[in-house]
Amino acid sequence: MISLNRSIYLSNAGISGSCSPFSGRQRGVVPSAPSSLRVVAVNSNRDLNGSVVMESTLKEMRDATNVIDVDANANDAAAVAGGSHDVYGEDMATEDHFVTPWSLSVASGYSLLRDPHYNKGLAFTDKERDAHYLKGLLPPTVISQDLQVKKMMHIIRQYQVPLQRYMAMMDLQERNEKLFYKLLINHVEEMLPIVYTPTVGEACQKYGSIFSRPQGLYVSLKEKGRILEVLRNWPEKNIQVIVVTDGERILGLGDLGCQGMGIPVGKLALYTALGGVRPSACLPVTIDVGTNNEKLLNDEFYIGLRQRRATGQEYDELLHEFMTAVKQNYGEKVLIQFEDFANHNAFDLLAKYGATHLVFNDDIQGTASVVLAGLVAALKLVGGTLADHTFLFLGAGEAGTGIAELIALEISKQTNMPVDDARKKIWLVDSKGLIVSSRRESLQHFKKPWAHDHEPIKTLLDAVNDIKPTVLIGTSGVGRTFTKEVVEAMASFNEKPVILSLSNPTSQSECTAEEAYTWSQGRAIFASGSPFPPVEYEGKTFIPGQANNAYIFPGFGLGLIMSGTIRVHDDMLLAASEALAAQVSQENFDNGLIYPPFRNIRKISAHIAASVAAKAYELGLATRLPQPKDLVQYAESCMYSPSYRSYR
Ligand SMILES: O=C([O-])CC(=O)C(=O)O
Ligand SMILES: [Mg+2]
Repeated sequence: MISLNRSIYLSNAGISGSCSPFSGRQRGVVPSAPSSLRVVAVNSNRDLNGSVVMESTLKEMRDATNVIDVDANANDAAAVAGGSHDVYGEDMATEDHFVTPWSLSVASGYSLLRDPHYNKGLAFTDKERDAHYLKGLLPPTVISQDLQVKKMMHIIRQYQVPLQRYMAMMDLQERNEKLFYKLLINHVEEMLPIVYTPTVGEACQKYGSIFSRPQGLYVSLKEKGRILEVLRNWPEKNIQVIVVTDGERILGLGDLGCQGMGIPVGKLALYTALGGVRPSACLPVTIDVGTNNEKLLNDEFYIGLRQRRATGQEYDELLHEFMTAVKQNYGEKVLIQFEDFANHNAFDLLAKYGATHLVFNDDIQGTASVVLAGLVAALKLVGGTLADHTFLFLGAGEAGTGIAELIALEISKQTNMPVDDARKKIWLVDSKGLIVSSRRESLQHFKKPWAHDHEPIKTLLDAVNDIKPTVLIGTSGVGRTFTKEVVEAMASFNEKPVILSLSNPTSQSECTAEEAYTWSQGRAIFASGSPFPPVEYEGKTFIPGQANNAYIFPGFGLGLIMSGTIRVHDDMLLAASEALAAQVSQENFDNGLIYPPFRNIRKISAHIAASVAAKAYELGLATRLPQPKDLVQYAESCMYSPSYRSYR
């Protein structure tokens, strides 16, 4: 064994030098002065002796200036401590809450090449190859990260099938994390439809067959009573955002059970690429309580529990254990984003944990915020105030009622009108027709506020012709429901009908961009949840906008994290909407757009984060004090950079 002179070594692995029993990585710290070299390594595995060790280790780490991450083998740590390697590490973020000693780091030799967090592939310089035992492990050429991006884009573009591109991207994420993010950030408009909607939907449907290396954390009914232990198996300790699904309503594709994991993984990739939250602070979780999807239950490659969904008390207890364990393990400032739960659980979970945890439902609140932003921007094109408009929704689930409520709140705020009166400008149609007061008794609780006095109406077309909305919003999860007659009716009494087809993925969109523009003779202000290519109509090119919560949640989450906010408040959603709407330029408006292009998303996210944080400070919900003077600049300074660091 290599002796650990003047070293402290905290772990249950012992420092015997024999093969480490760890499956997780170990992290270490080396203070700058070589004369007082010390290594503090922490085993992230379950045999770590709980929070006491963590706390003392964290303190040791805070005292240190250089941080390393020692891969799997205790000998590496010893070698580094003995000074035989150069010590290198990522820059520590200056702000305390972004100091994540557990994830700052190095490994060496072969294990460095196999560690996606630190691998640079052919971009390792000759000096680095010398210093870190990489000689001979790579071919002689050294190339830049930019050339790597170019090469990877060349490879990806050769795949014609989107799912193959998705798999190539996931493979890259597992091989070289910084290159993955560099590529995603630099080519965001091209790659978003691959790592996100629509391709991620297909990936979830086929997850069992394409599954190679597991991503994210699976919490199944089998783990009931031991969820804290499961959380502690995750190699990263300083988690700031969790995206969790139970897979019951994946996009508009329905119950995909455990295979819904693609969604938390994809959403968190966007947290990093679009919002700058560091990857090591992100935890994707899928709660597996079974599935009612017969096809999956009979699929030999299905990866989840082969049973029908647990409901009622069994479900509630598992979720409660999870929520409690998360708070216990990561503290109260970890953001828990609920994603793609079915309506009947989504509203209840948000209500139940809204007062005790930092929770956010992307489908209810994120979608609401992005749509409100689009509507505020659309007013520049269609005129009037929000209160002057009439809104009709097809679909009265999470997205529909969430958006409707936020519009009502904004109208009420702008006009001082009671929210109840503002709600009267908004109408919802569900599978049984227009939601009206005579249906109140049989309505689910989240639909009741929308049961206005009116004769029953059965179809969307009749509702459109009767209500004469200026804005038509599709949140039904059912494709091609905005028929030619519906769009033509909208265009018959609106000079510029606002039509939003929000259901995802593309196959579930209420109408296509082409249909919206042609059936309205080029007059529609159109946006959709999943992307559509530009449309040529009568010699003019129309560029459809993408009203997807991806504009909001990355910046929204960053704003909460960077301000140490402990609860989400509706006013923060309104602040996020206003910030996004303010990013739409005159040039965008001139092109009929109500959203700014995704290529500027990091700047947009910084503005959203700043507005959300400012609101949190105003409401007394932010704990990071003092408040930074320039919140936009501060948000930008907090963002993860995908550029390689030099390993000294
Ligand atoms: O994932 C997306 O593209 C938007 C979303 O939250 C959903 O459709 O559930
Ligand atoms: Mg969703």
